[in-house]
Amino acid sequence: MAVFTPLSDEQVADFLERYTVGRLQTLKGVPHGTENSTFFVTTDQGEWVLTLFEQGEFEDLPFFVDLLDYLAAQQLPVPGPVHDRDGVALQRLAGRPALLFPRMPGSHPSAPNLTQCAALGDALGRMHQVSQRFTGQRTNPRDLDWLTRRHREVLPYLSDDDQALMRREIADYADAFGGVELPAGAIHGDLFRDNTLYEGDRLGGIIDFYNGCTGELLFDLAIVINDWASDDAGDIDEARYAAILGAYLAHRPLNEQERELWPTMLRMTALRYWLSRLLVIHVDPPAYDITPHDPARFRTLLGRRLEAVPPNSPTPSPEPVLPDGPTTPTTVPMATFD
Ligand SMILES: Nc1ncnc2c1ncn2[C@@H]1O[C@H](COP(=O)(O)OP(=O)(O)O)[C@@H](O)[C@H]1O
Ligand SMILES: N[C@@H](CCOP(=O)(O)O)C(=O)O
Repeated sequence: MAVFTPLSDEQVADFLERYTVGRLQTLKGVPHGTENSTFFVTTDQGEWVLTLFEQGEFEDLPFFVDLLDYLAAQQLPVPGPVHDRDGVALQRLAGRPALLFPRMPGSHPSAPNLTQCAALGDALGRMHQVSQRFTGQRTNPRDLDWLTRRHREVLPYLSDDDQALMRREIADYADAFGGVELPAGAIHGDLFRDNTLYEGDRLGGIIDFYNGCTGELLFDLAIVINDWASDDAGDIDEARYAAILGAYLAHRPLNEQERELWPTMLRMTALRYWLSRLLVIHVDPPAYDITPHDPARFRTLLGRRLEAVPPNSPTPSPEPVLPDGPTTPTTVPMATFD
């Protein structure tokens, strides 16, 4: 269920008059999605996505518009919001803030192959290269301060061992990251597989920037590795790991501090989702009927990251090393496993 505010054809046809995107042909509510009402809109000039914002920090919407405008202008595969005849992107419709986007092609990869992984690493590396110059500001809503503040609310729902683990981990992160300034810029903040669209091996688009913010670039990269390059047991899938990192590092090598903090950042971003998913279940359940994501997945990942430190301190290799296997080789260098 992801249409919380239904719209009629007439409402949308009138709304489209504000833009130069053609006349409405079809309107369809999108059944996925968890937070906003999303519609696929077809006109005689193309395909679009209309989003009505149902919850969240509405005052942050101008930040998301500016960030997407900026990244789209830098040729990143993101849906730049459509601006109306007066140059305005952020609108109101049915009493909700509304944005219109181009519809990006493709579907979410559940088991990405190595070429798809490399395409993601490449896009993220390019994004982080340019996002350091983005001038907008939004504090990371899921940073260490947030972890520190909110983890206490879920402790009563955890076993003694898990309580101790969560407390110990957060104390470790505070020690490790205290006083450290890592390279920062605009980040996606939630770049899971289901926030990407692929046509075959081609990355058609990165969507759902509503966790977007300004923060440590390494945080974004670690979220990606945990979701994209973990196997069913939660262990690192080394081939995917190498494909993503190799492509990423070709655009943005990590500095020494980032390499040192990499294993800790992988743990911290695993805990970030363990906690956010626990909060959804125990503390802030959604008002509507939706199947919550499983917190145990990220508890497992955290355990695996503690037991098996990832295979390398990521540095770009001087020579391209191509992934083995049946996928089409990419031309990007892989990470070394020193
Ligand atoms: N620009 C886009 N192009 C193509 N599909 C999109 C686009 N934006 C959203 N979608 C589709 O709509 C679904 C819900 O959008 P999303 O922004 O993730 O909503 P929510 O914030 O409610 O989770 C996505 O999973 C995707 O299938
Ligand atoms: N992709 C996340 C959901 C978004 O995180 P949140 O902190 O904004 O709830 C997940 O898989 O849990």
